[in-house]
Amino acid sequence: MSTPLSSERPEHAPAAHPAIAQGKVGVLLVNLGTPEAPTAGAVRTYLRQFLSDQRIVDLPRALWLPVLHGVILNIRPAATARNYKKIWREESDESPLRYYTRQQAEKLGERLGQVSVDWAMRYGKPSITEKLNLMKKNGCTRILVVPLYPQYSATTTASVTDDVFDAVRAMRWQPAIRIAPAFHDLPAYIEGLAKTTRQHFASIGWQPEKVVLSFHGLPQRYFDAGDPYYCHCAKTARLLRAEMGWSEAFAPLAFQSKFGREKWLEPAADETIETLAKTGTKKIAVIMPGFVADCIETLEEIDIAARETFINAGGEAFTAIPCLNDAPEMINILEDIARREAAGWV
Ligand SMILES: C=CC1=C(C)c2cc3[nH]c(cc4nc(cc5[nH]c(cc1n2)c(C)c5CCC(=O)O)C(CCC(=O)O)=C4C)c(C)c3C=C
Ligand SMILES: [Fe+2]
Ligand SMILES: [Fe+2]
Repeated sequence: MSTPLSSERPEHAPAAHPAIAQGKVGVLLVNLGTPEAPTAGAVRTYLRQFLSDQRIVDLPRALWLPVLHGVILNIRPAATARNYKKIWREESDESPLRYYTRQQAEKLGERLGQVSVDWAMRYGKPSITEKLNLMKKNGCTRILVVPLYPQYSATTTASVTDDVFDAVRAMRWQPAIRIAPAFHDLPAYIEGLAKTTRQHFASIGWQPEKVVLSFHGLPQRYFDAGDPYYCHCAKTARLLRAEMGWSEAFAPLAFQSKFGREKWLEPAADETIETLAKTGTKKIAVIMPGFVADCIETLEEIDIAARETFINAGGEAFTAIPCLNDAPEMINILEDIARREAAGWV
């Protein structure tokens, strides 16, 4: 006879067959990742793993690794660490991305009752492997992984999938795995963005003349090779404009965070923001729908650096709309995704 199919021990099973907890459903939220501390050393460790992922930088290793190890990891960590220091959450000694991801998991867990909800980071800690092993140990035989990227990209969503399957590749008894799809056009997501935007405008007490819709950028080459990310961003932008009654001229699309020398998706957010100020726009808002949690890209690059660019170029009022973070609207989105994608399990 073959090995037992369940944790019940049949007559013929070896006496040492372990009792195995099983039968639970797990949901694992996964975001990009973040350094452990706002120091050059911790940022170097994080960037080494992040920028070594071939999904992120797809250049031949023989070309890329010497640049990464010889130049980037010697220069960038110190500057990036200084930026992390500006946004670090001293209360809990962690980055905002880590804080909000944990809050999202805890609050989703309260909504889902029997389901075990946990969180992991694609780069850094806690890793996907660590959390999948823990969930399995705690009896999860069915696990839904939710990459926290509304717009699909091979650089982000696919990289999470790769890592999940690398982790289960090492398991003799694998849990059943589902990966939730991107949610760039999910009604709950668009409505959540619209609602938090309206609340934000009410709280600041003024209305912008323009709203820049800024998404994280990507090399143009990745789009040319078939990555649907740009199209997902454009659709989110179109649906959000429709929901808010905005025109494209009032709410232009832009891409931030260019990295390296290649051509990236355009227009660049910092150039768009500077041009708006130079052409007489005095009050702008920036919304970053591609990020579901505030992070260095939203809090430093936009709310600090792009604000400075706008004011220095003649702008007068600048506001960055907070990400969905752990607002009830975000938890509604996650609950909607979890209930649909784990249908038949929960
Ligand atoms: C080739 C480089 C990069 C690609 C491609 C890329 C795609 C990409 N990234 C995000 C989301 C985030 N990126 C964040 C930080 C960050 N991204 C890159 C480079 C690429 N990203 C770098 C070098 C960094 C580190 C910061 C810096 O040194 O400038 C973050 C923030 C993490 C945090 O801890 O706050 C997020 C989130 C997406 C969605 C994406 C592709 C669609
Ligand atoms: Fe990035
Ligand atoms: Fe950036």
